[in-house]
Formats: sequence, C-alpha cells, structure tokens
Amino acid sequence: MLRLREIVLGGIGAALTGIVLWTLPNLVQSWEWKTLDLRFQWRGAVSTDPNLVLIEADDESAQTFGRWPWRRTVHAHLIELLADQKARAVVYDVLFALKGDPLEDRALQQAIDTAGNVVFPVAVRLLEKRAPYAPDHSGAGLKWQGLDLPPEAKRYFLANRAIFPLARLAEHVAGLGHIATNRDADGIIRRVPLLVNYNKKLVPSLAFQGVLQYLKIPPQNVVPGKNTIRLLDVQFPGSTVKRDIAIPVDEQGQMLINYAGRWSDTFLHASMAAVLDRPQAGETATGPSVTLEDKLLLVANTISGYDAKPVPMEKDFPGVGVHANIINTLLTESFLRETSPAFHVLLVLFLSLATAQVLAIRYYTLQALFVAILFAGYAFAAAFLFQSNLVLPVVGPLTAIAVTTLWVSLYNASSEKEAADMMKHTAEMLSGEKKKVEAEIENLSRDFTAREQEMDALSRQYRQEKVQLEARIRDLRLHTGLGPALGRLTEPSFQECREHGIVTLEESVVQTFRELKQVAPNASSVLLLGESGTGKELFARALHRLSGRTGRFIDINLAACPEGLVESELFGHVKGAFTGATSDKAGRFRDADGGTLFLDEIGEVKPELQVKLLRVLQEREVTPVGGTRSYKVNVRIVSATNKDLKEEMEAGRFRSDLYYRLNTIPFTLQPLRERPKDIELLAWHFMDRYKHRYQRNINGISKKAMEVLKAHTWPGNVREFENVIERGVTLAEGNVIQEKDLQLKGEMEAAAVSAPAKASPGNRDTSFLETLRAHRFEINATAKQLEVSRNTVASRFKGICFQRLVENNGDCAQAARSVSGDGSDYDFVLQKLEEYYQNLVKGSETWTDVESAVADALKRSRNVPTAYHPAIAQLVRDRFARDHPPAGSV
Ligand SMILES: Nc1ncnc2c1ncn2[C@@H]1O[C@H](COP(=O)(O)OP(=O)(O)OP(=O)(O)O)[C@@H](O)[C@H]1O
Repeated sequence: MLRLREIVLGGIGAALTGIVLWTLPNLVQSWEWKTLDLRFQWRGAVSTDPNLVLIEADDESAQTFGRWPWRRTVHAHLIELLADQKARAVVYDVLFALKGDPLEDRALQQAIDTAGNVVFPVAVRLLEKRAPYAPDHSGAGLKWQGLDLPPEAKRYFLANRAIFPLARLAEHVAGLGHIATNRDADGIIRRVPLLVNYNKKLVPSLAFQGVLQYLKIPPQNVVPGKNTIRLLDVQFPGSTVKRDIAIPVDEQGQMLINYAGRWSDTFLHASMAAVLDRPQAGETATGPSVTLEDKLLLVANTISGYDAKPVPMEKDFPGVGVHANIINTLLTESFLRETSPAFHVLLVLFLSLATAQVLAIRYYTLQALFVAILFAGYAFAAAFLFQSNLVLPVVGPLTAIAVTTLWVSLYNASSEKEAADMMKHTAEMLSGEKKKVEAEIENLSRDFTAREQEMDALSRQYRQEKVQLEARIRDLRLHTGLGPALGRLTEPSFQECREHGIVTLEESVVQTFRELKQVAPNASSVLLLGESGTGKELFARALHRLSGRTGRFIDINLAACPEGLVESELFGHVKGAFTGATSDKAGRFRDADGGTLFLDEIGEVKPELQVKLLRVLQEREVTPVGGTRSYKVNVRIVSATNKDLKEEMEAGRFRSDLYYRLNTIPFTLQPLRERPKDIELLAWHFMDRYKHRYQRNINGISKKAMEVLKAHTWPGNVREFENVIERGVTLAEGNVIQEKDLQLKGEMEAAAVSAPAKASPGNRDTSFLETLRAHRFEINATAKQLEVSRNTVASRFKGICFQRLVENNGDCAQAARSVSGDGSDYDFVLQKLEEYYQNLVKGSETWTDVESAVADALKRSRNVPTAYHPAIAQLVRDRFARDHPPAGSV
C-alpha cells in the first residue's frame, strides 16, 4: 500500500527529476543517444533485406580501374550490365556534378536512359532551424521532380546550396535523392531527414528515393505528415497485397535509422570489379551466388579513405552504409518507435513513486538491494524492448530513480536526526518528569509512613482501650455475682497483683503478695510452700521482678530432671566430663548469676545432691562437674515444694541445714478450694484468655456450670481449674460455657469408682506417651513441644505410671515396659515408677483404716490429674490389704 508519505516523497522526487532534465536538455539528450548506441551494440547484427545488394567500388575494384574517379564509361558499362541483369532499381551513389569527356558523359547518359531505373544523388546543405533561408537557384532549369509541400511538413528541414548532377544526366535518371545527413551533437549519424524542403518542394533522401523507385510508388502516394510519412498502396515485389505504410518521423521529417549491425556483418556485398568482370547473365563472382534480378542495387564508393562516417556501432562506417541501413529500415519496416513525451513523464513519475516506496522499507541493505533491482530492471527492460524496435527513454527514468533515492535518503536521514533529537529532548523531559514524580512518591511515601505510624499508634491505643473496656465489662459482670467484693479489684494491691498475673479477690493472697513485695529487694532465700498448681512459680517470678535484680530468672524442676543429669544441670560441666558432654556447660546457677534461681520441687532432691546444694549456697560458688575451677555466683534462691518440707526434715529425708538455709522467708500459698471468691473471677479470667487464643465467640458461663466449678475441690488447684476452663471454651457449642463442656462430673464420678482400670483415659495417654518417648522422657522438651508447663507433664507422667501399675496388677517391670514402649528407656522409667509407687504407699502400714490411707495418698497426689485418682486409690487399697492381712491369715 502506497502511503501518503511515499506519494509525496515520490512526487517530489519526480519533480526534482523534471527540473534536472529540463535544465540540462543537451546533456540529457546526448546521454540518451549514448544509451541508444549501447542498445545497438548490445543487440548485435540483425538480418537484412535480401533484396538489397551493395555493389562497391572497393579497394579490389581500385586495383582494376585505378585511382578514383574512374572513367564514366566504366559507370556506363556497369549501369548497362545491371540493366541486363534486370535489376529493379539502382541507387547510384556517385555525384557526376562536373562535366567530363563529352563522349563518356554521353555514354553514361545513354546507359541510364536505357536502364530507366537509376537514382542519382544531389548534395544539399541542411539549414539550422533558425538560419535565414536564402533561396537557391542551383537547380533552376532542371526538370525537377520534387514532391509538393503540404502544410503538415512545414517544419521539415530546409535545404539549399544544392549540387546537382550534370543536367543532361539529371534529366535522364529515374529520380534524385539528397545525401544530406543531420549529425547529432557528438557527430554520430542516427537520423535521416527522409524529405527536405528545397525551394518549396520536398526532396526525398537518396535511400528513400531508391525505395520509392524500387516499390514503384508514385509521388502522389507519398503523404508527409507531422509524425509520420505515409506511403499509400504499397505493393512489395512478389506480393499481391497493397497496403499503406506509416514511417514514424519527428516534426522535422527525420526517421531513426535502425542500424542492422557492423558493416562487415551485414548486407550482401559485391565488388564492382567482380560484377564487371563477369558480364554473363545474372551472376556475380564474389561470395555466394547473388541474383541481381529484381533487386534494389546500391552502388557506391567504399575505397579506403573515402567517405567514412561515424554511426552508433562504428566510427568509420562507409557513407553508403548509412543509405543501405535507411533502405533496409524502410524495406523491412523495422522502424524504431520512440515513446511519447507524456509517456516519458508518466514513467518518471511511476519510477519515482516506486523508489520512494522501496525506500520506505526498514532495512538499509534491503533498500539498497531493491533500488539496485529497480535500476537494473529498468535498464534491462529498455534493452529487451529494443529488440522489438521500441526505444524507451533511459536517462530520464534512471535519473528519476537516482534523484528520488538521493532525495528520499537525505530526507530520511534528516528526519531520523530530527526524530533522534526529538527523542533525546523527550527523554530529557521524561527524565525530569520522572525525577519530579519520584520526589513526589517519596514525599507521599514519607507521608504514608507517618500516617501508618499514626494509625498503628491509634490501633494500639484502640486495642489497649478495648482490653481495658473488656476487663471493665468483665468486672462489671462479676459485680453482679461477686457483690461488694468486686470493688476490691480496683484497690492498688489487687491491681498490682494482677499486673504480675496473679488474679485474685482473696485478701490472704494479696497479703502474701504484699509480704513478698516487702522481702523482694533482699537477697535472702525464699521458700514457697503450697499444693501443686497454687501459683508458686507465678509468685517466684513476681518476686524476681519485684526484686529489681538485673540478672535472669532461671528455673529448674528438680522432680522432672533425670537424676543423673540434675547435678550437671545445676552446676554445669566441662567438656568430656561424662559421655555426651561434648562441650562446656555453665549450669543454671551461673545462668542465674545476678538474678534468681527457682528450685521447683526442692522436696524431691536426693540426699547426696542436698549436700552439694548446701555447699554451693554456703560458699556462693559452683564447680562444674568434672571441672576444677569454681565460679563465684550471686544468686537469689527461691525454692518451692508441695511436700511438707518440715515433715521431710523431721523424717530425716531432707537435711535440716539445707532446710533452714532455704526457709529463710517461707510463704504458704492457699489451695484454691480455700479461696472460693477466686473461682468466678478466675473462671472469667481464663475464659477470656482462651476464647482469644482459640478465637471462640464465648461470652459467659452458665449458672449451672459455675455451680459445678464452685462445688469442685480442685485438687490440682489453679492449674487444674485453668485446664477445665480451657476445655470448656473449646467444647462449648454456643457462646456460653455449659456444665457438660467442663466435663468435671465425669472426672468426679471416675474418681469415685473403686475399680477404675477400665475407665482409664488410656486412649488419651497414647499420644502423650508417644511424645514423651520421642523426647526420651525429657520433661522439659516434652513440655516445650506440647506447650504446657513442666509440672503438667511431670504430674501426668506420674498418673500414667499409676494407671499402668494398676493395669499390670502391681507388676512394676511390666508396667515400666508398657510405659517405655520400645524399651530403650526402660531402666529410667522403672526407676521413676518404683520411686513414685514407694512415695505413694509410704506409711501405709501406719494407717488403721484403708479410707484414711486413700485420703492421705490422694491428698499427697493432688497435683496428679483427677483422672488417675481411681488408680491411686486402687494401688493404696491393694497395698493396705497386703500390709494389713485379715486376722488369721499368714
Ligand atoms: N492467682 C492466680 N491467678 C492467675 N493464674 C494463676 C494463679 N495461680 C496460679 N495460676 C496459674 O496456674 C498455673 C499453675 O501455677 P504455678 O505453676 O505457678 O503453680 P505451682 O504451684 O508452681 O505448681 P507446681 O507445684 O505443680 O509446680 C499457672 O498457669 C499459673 O499461671
């Protein structure tokens, strides 16, 4: 598709071409002629009309007849001879203008007279277009045979200064023809004026006159026109058809000569000497036999050095050759046809548009290739069409391609530069814009961050206020149930307790806290007593915080820690001290340096360790296991136990010196069952905690459920209470925790069952046991994975041991195997199991009735989950039975 851009560019290319051609017409024309010559040369020789025979006064003839000019009797003799041979027309290109020997002239006159078909030349001078015309009277008195001059031929060449043959000869020839040539600027003869205006009569060229004679065309049948000279009713020898022939000529009556080829390659030649030498009828001696009968014979002088003329193929072409080619062009009707100027313009326009289109291709190499193809293609087309005698203009069209290529390339280059400049400018502009936008983005982002921070602060504030409001709502709710006691919550001591995680409404608890706060800044040891789950660790942590000590709070559960490792856990070890000590370990004492060490379950410490502990506490320095160096430590000792430590001391199981050292300031925490006011408060407190943790929409506890909570004795104290509420939150189907969700009734009932073995929570134990086994019965690691406290893990493990003992009829080995699983920790489990059992049944023999023994055991096992209480009761009963055999039995 030709786009408007290409049309405009191509149009301008065509216009520029027009300007170039118009300003340099002569140059253009001379190059155009050169391309015509090239086409002649490229085409080579073409066949000529066989009816045209050249008889030449050549160098061979000159040897016979001597130097030119020859005697006129020789010419007379030849003309006679040709007449004898029945030549149809003889063009005798020799100008007998001067008088010769009268006898000879007469003989010549008689010969042409007799022949009757001889055409003689007349020399004229062609006038330049604008040259003043001077009438010429050279032919005055001659019986002149010129054609009439029609108006259409008024632009035909004017001629004057005619040189005629001798009048006596001129009046006897069949016709006269001019021999003027109109050379082009480069001197080459390409055209011939077929008719010239001499004294207002049209004189045919010698060759044209010969053809008219040959074809016997009367003067009235020659019609000169503007672009053609028409010959009417032409009948070629041997043909029966008469037809008109239109000879293309320019406005000056000139015809382009269609040269047949090089002189030596074209026409039938006969040497005059040879023709004269063989006067016998109709045969010549040179070359192949040529019949002269009915031929058009062209007789001329071709002796070297005479009359050489430049023509397109050769510089030294014999003058007669020009006549021969004119005759041949006319006889063969192989007229060279030039295209019209309008066609020329269209061609230039078309090629300019095509070039512009080609230059619209993106790649330069393709552009160059296509332009070259267009150029060569047109040149080839011109050469090819010349074979059909069509003369296409070459210089104009090729100039159009070249000029358009140059112009469009320059235009493209300049617009590319312009585009590049513009792009550069745009890029600079954009980069400026980019910087501006970036700065704006940065501002916005800074603003955004500030707003975000503001939002965060607001949201934090919102959350805090929400929590406060929720707490307030909760407190208000409690108000309804707790009555005036609730008002205490707002008192500073109660609030401070709360800040340390101690939720209570009990004055006794708050009082303990107050005292704790009082002793906190001292370094003295503190002993926390109380049942399991009463909050001893909670108070220990509060104490640490209140103490203002900068070190860490480090805790260790001495009951849960494997016996063999307790020492190293407390005092540390050096690398290689025992198998598995792959690196130095500082130990809890050193970890707690500057802070607080919480020794939980201190009542479980073996006598040997009690000694070491005492030494450390006295000397305030520790020596790692396997090491020699000791380290000073500044540690606040807080210990806790759910045992009656005094009793232990009195029984000799706990060293008194250690007891007194630890018991500097004792605190006893009340069991939950003695703090009824806390039940409802803690219920709300834990409900609130777990509903958020589990994302449950719970907003209350049913009255019935609350009654059950209050009625329960809570042997596991706050820890058990917390677990029950957690269960209630997870199991609640609506948004109020119901009695059944607590599952407290089942536990209580289970505890009451005397043979609980089958009702054991064995299934629930399986996954717990698997976790324990996976951690090689390491309480800490298990607690960490299950996300529960170490106490929970330790007490449940204890309960499971009791449960398995019952299931295995008191067989410790069997029970230990079932607990340890694959047996890899069998020894450890067996040791623990036996220890637990011994502790459970100790003093059994001292009880007088079984129920008191069971009650005592259950009291001591308060920290063991209630689910295992039936198993405990069973074990105690069995033992009691063994220790108190019925009277009479052995
Ligand atoms: N007054 C309380 N307010 C809120 N939570 C409490 C209170 N008392 C105890 N708890 C919670 O009950 C659980 C058990 O407390 P803690 O571990 O301190 O008891 P303990 O006496 O050290 O138990 P053990 O003797 O078995 O080690 C903890 O989750 C603790 O936060």
